Amino acid sequence: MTDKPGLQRITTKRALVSVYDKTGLEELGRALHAAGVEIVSTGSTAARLAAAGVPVVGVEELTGFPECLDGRVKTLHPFVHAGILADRRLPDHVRQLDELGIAPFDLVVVNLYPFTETVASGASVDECVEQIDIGGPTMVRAAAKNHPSVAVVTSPAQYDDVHAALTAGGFTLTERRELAAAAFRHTASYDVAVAGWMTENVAESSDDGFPSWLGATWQKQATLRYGENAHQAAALYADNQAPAGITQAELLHGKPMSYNNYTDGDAALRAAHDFDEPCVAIIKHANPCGIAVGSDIAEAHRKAHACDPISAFGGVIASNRPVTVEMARAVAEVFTEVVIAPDFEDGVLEILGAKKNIRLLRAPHFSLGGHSLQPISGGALLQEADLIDAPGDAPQQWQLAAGEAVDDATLADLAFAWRACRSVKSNAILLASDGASIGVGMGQVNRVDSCKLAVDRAGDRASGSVAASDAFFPFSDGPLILIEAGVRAIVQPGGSMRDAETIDLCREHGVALYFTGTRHFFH
Ligand SMILES: NC(=O)c1ncn([C@@H]2O[C@H](COP(=O)(O)O)[C@@H](O)[C@H]2O)c1NC=O
Repeated sequence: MTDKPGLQRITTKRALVSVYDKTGLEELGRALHAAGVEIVSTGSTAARLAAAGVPVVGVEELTGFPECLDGRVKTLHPFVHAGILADRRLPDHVRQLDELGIAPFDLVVVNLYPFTETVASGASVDECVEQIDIGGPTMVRAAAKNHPSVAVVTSPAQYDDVHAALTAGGFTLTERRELAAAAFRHTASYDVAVAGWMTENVAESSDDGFPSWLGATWQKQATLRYGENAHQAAALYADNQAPAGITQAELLHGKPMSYNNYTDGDAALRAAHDFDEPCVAIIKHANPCGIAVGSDIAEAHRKAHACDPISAFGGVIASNRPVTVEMARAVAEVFTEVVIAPDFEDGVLEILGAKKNIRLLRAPHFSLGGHSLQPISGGALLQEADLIDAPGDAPQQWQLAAGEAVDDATLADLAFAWRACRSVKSNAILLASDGASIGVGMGQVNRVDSCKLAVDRAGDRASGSVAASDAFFPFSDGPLILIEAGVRAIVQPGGSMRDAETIDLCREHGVALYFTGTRHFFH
């Protein structure tokens, strides 16, 4: 016995075991039995233990009450819950247990019905409801509350800890506190999943299609070296319910990802995966300094890099196809912070892995869509993700507002520019040629400056190129800059009070002007 309270152990004499996931159950049962622990267990958990030769007391024997209502009531009984909840530091609780003839539990091992997995399988509402575990969380929460007297385990991943504790003579108080906190996190996440699903799928939906309540739980993944700047501490968290993205990507080579690597990497993934054809996006400070499609990923990278080789230095690259040896050789020529791809072909890791300072990230799962949540002070904004299939996005739906209809190749370039433009922070102007950006003007507080930037970056290449603007031109001054630089076709939403001025300007210069009717601001 130690004087330090945190190190005080409770010898495990009696355990309650009720698990849906039976991984590692037999080994656990044998170890508990070998340590002289009495095991009380439910239905099929007890059957599995008994079949493995582990003596168990069925919970019905303990309660004198049969499991009923298709398993909805198994452990919901005072003989179970008084045994879990008695605080044995209190003589009165100990006395009451004695009087009631109830033996206390030292260990509760429970894992819950697979509610999230059942929902993901597309099961019916009734089937999902049936997988909402009631008795399990009740035991888990009771044991977690009573951690001064009980240890609680909610996952087979923790069984190694049980084995170690049995050897050591029981869990210490410090360990029981950690287990209790983990158990409450587990039931909280479970309830958030149930409440979110209920709100959206079972309860009456709200008129506007947005849930009346939003819940999320976040699991810490890593402490980052620092945040956006060196004086800011930072950490990475995964949203327990969101589909996999950059947070779950696997670092195959290089130093741990930095905060800015994550934000730029996310922007790069979104930009590259916006295209069906092989696409590479090179991102700096959340904006593309090059984005291109190609017949293969090496060509897409070559074209994306050529857009702005100066800015591409130290960039974050995402490709929507596995990186090939040909692309890797080109990437190796330039200082690059991160390359993110669904995979890396044979030989690529040898080429890029030779570079100490590059990070290689495998992100096999990424999909655009769903909703985006933007934290703001005191709350958050929830909106549908901006997808290109908004009305008016397809070139066939565009309205030719000035000039002659363009040929197919030019229309394809306009369609590329229109799609690529929405990965650029507003006000966004993107000049394109041959499926590649050649000049990008981003993040300016007026559209003229974005035009100047795009044209300036494109240089001579602006001549004969096409341009996209993420929102309408309020004046014809921006288009004039583009036209004077040699842009021969422009796509923009239209809808300004002064559209006529831009239309007249384009007519005068023989420039094709298309209106999409749809805007793609991105902030
Ligand atoms: N209703 C109850 O009293 C109850 N008690 C335990 N359970 C769950 O039943 C499962 C184990 O049952 P079995 O041993 O029959 O496979 C566990 O996931 C446990 O969380 C219950 N089930 C659901 O609520």
